[in-house]
Amino acid sequence: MAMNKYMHPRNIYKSPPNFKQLALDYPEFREFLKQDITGKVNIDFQNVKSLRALSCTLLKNDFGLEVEMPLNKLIPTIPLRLNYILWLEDLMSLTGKKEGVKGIDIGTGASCVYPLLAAKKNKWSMVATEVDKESISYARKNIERNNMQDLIEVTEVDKNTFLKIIAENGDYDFCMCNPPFFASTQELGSGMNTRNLSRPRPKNSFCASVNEVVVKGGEVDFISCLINESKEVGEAVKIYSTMVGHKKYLPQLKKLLREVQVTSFKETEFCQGNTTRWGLAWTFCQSLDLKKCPDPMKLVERKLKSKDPLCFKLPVVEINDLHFCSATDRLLDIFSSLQMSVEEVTRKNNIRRFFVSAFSNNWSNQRKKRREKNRKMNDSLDSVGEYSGSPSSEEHKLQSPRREDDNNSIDYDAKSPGKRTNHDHFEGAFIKKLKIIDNEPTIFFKFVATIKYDDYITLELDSFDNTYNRDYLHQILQYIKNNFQSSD
Ligand SMILES: C[S@@+](CC[C@H](N)C(=O)[O-])C[C@H]1O[C@@H](n2cnc3c(N)ncnc32)[C@H](O)[C@@H]1O
Repeated sequence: MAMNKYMHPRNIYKSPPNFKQLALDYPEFREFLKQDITGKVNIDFQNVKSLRALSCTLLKNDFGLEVEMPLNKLIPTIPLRLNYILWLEDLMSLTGKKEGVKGIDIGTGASCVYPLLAAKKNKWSMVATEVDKESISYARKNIERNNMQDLIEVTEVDKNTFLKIIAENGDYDFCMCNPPFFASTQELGSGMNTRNLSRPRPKNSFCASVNEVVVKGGEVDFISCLINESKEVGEAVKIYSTMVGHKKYLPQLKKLLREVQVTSFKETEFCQGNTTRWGLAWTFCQSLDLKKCPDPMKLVERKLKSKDPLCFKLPVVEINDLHFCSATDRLLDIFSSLQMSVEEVTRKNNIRRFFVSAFSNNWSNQRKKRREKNRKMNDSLDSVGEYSGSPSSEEHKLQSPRREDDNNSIDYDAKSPGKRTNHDHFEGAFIKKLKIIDNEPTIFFKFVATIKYDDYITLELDSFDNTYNRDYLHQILQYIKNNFQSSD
């Protein structure tokens, strides 16, 4: 989940779900897990059934919700859906209303995921609209399955209606919408089957029916109609909101908001995995200033500042494509020599990003480790010598570590004795013990390595999520600095 650090600060999925534990607790989920050669347990993101199993299991485990999702309809990604609900919570805090909150979900889908989350998490009562009969039937069953008929009601609407018919008879605190994003199947296809081969393949399988994601005029027309209707509905809904799938449409949507004279509006970003969506909210209430809503992204960015990535300008002869490629290869060799596993997550002309997993601390104290190994080797040779005579000095020389290696090794004893902690040793030893018991590698430390090429060729090392260990990042970077120019 590349962008997890940019998730809403209250999103429980900032730390990736523990698939192993979920497999133990939910046998129906277990069958969708697979283990790679490093022992890492994951699900097949290309398989729709696996994605459905993951979404259903997270809803059950984290929210106590039982949800049935047909395979021919959209399978909601729960961390992304939760980001939207959390943002609505932030927006609602501006109204000061804590109880009896009423919302509308436009286009609820078969899962009815937003109303179920909103009702379960916050006891908000929700009216869910939908045009698709099959989805309506599933949505109603999902509400019954969770005994939420008191809080959620599904209403069938005409496809040319957005919220007028619902909202003009009531008084609502908010409305939300995840609109169909695409104007045509071709547009949908171009997003899925990119012709740019340098882009990584989408990690997730695509699972939705065309009607759910394609609409005449695409999301921009859909949201424009919603904005125009909201003008007519006015203050009957306090805060209007929608998700926006493509950033390029934000300027024209914001222009329309100004034209219909909203009193204030606010935008945000929803990040999950490699996916970013945008949120747009507006109001006609004079008493509300949506600009005052705390921006989750700003909060996250502020927190991250003290933890900016570590940067290193790579010593290359020239700044060009060829040296960018060979620098990347050299870096991958170094990771491989440290027995780290590498997963490429971004590949563009001038940027490549990798998730790197280390299974033990192989990067620090190289010199000390070699000295110890050497001492052990000498001890054993000495003892062999008691029976068969000492090895010749020539043999000794051959078995001694090569001196030039030392130039490439990092010596924390000499350079920064205070940096290495007992904790490091203990953690390493503990992991090793676990590895023996489980007989499978356990990730000791995971980080993100980004190699960029603009005026310079630069390496950035960053923590993966909140398992932040700045010391390890510094040590790994130092190891890379020491070894980058060596081709051993
Ligand atoms: C992208 S899906 C979102 C489904 C669900 N809310 C989710 O986030 O997983 C859009 C949904 O809007 C529905 N829809 C399309 N036009 C609509 C309209 N005018 N009113 C209500 N729902 C509509 C589609 O049938 C589809 O289920």
